[in-house]
Amino acid sequence: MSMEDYDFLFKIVLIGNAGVGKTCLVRRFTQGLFPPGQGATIGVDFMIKTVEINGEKVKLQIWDTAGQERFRSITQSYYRSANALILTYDITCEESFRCLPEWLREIEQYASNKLTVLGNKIDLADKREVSQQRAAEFSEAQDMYYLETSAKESDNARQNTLENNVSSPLPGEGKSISYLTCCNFN
Ligand SMILES: Nc1nc2c(ncn2[C@@H]2O[C@H](COP(=O)(O)OP(=O)(O)OP(=O)(O)O)[C@@H](O)[C@H]2O)c(=O)[nH]1
Repeated sequence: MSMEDYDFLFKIVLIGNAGVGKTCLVRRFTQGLFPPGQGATIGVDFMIKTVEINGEKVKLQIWDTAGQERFRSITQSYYRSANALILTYDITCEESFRCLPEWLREIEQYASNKLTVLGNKIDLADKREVSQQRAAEFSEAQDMYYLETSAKESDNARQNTLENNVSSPLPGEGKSISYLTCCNFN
């Protein structure tokens, strides 16, 4: 085991319109909870979670960016070094899905990164505005992974290889480290 206590470090960045649930998804994954009264993200936050995959310790640095346009110049600087970018939309909000091509243009220069399209809020099935088929077709055409989830109900939050390997947060993990947030609106 290395001194850093991990074998791999992956940086994952969530992007997408304001209100689609990026902060809630990160909190669900790293802390196992659905935060009440989540305020808008100001700038960028990150949280850490270490998982074990095939006996290797993988440290995930998950960056939660602000969806609001006025923070775009700040959030842009975080795309470059990302190992994976997650384009998030809200299945109950057509507008958030229609903005995905715009988000793709935003990250165009970093296209070598793995891209995943994530439809959130599937617990609100009766309010769905974007069909699974439409989202799947869009993602496939762009050669991106696609999945749907709910930060609230925790569906698909632990998936595939991570399923049996998700450890509970280690001491000091699952704590939000705020950047550029001198005023905390939460
Ligand atoms: N029903 C439901 N509501 C959700 C879910 N995820 C997030 N929300 C709600 O959606 C709202 C926005 O969630 P946030 O996590 O703050 O959204 P965000 O994408 O981080 O927004 P910005 O920080 O402004 O970019 C909050 O009121 C959440 O409670 C979900 O899976 N289901």
